[in-house]
Amino acid sequence: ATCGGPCMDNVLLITDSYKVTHHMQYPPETTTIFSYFESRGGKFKETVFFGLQYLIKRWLVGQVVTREKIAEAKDIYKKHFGQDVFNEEGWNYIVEHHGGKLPLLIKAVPEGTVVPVKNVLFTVENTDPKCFWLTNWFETLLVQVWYPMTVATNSREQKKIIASFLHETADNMDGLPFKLHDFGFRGVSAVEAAAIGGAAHLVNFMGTDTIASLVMARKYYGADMAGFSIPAAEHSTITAWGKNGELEAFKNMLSRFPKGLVACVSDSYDIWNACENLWGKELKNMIVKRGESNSTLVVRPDSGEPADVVVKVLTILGKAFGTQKNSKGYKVLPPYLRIIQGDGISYETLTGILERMKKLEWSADNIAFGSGGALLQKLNRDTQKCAFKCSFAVVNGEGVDVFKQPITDPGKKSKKGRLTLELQNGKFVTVQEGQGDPEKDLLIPVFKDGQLLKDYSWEEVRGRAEIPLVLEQKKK
Ligand SMILES: O=C1OCCC/C1=C\Nc1ccccc1
Repeated sequence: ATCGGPCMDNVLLITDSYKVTHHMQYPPETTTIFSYFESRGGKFKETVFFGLQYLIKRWLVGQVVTREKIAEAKDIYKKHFGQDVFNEEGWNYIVEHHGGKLPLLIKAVPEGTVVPVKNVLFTVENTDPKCFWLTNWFETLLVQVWYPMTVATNSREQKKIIASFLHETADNMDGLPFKLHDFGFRGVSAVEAAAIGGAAHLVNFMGTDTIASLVMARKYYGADMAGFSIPAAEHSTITAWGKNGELEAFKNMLSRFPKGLVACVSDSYDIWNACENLWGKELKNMIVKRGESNSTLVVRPDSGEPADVVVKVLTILGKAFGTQKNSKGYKVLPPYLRIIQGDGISYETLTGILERMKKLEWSADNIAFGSGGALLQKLNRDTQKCAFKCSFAVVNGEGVDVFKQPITDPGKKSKKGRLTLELQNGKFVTVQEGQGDPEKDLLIPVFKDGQLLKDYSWEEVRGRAEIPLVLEQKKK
């Protein structure tokens, strides 16, 4: 396994138990199962499609079916079900007739594309009529794309918020890529989740402490270095100097990291004292001097009600170091001094903090944010209602449009027939029932019969996900 976790490199085991029995349940003479993935709606009205390329490269590409894997699966399922339900013959067929490569075709909207909800995002179909049962085997794995997609979407919505406040209160938006830093490595459920979710955040930003995301972006999206960080303190490196050693600890930070940015958590005991007397008096000259080498101290509060603490810290530091008014008329600390708020940050809390700063005439330029659990973990498949459904089948040589339409939940109604995603008057439209024009289909074949057909680069993925406000500024 490449990203940690139990070494389960057998796709014959990467599915739900009930699916092992589904080859016995389709109509006899079924030769095609065509299924699609969509966000049915949810928290945000548009989603960033991201992460399928990782799943394809990690699990589907190449000769992924072998006799050994069949034997392993056969043994497990015999014990798991206490009976013979495993499709040994069907998997042997794939080894014998396809050299262990999966006879599937996956078409998807390009990675990074932002699509309004309720549109088809990718489709899966079998390319060998004997393997109709294979399409939905992979629902389990492929629906996991909900995670990188939802992290990227939530992260991008926060980018919109921060960009709008920079637009209103800062000279420019140059600092935007580093305004939301990933603090989430410890707050996710596994190293692989950190890699996937951390990469999803880096589709929108460039600041991260989630090192696993760098490896993922490099290995699966060709990103040489997808994210950056800076020397920063944690409470232990301050408090180990003792209750009366905070000044020494701070001085050590400034002298050990004399150039560039250095961040220092300052709430170990009394952040008001730290800002007013330690940073603002005792170490003031050292901090000002760093400015001569274009170096910046980043003061980090880490407790208290975020908006209150941020404004009070800015006010104390402003008094000690002075402020300038920028072109928008908002106050900015000297360039050698900034703050970062990494506690209590989420899509829900960002606006309140930035609104309070704006009301008190502080530019958004003064602050960066860190977010952990809210960024990488406080979401689930229902956040964007991600689902995978069969919409078309061929049975006895007859094509049939397949759908569900529960009287108990109209919202769960699924789309019918072969689907295409097309642009009509500049808007995404999902054309159903095979009425689409293949020439206009925005769904691109990305995987077929064991081969990856599209390898999207990191920069093009980030480019597609860019927010309108930034694109507008670039045009000026
Ligand atoms: O507090 C934290 O929780 C856990 C993740 C890292 C972290 C802080 N890192 C940091 C990086 C750059 C500037 C400032 C802080």
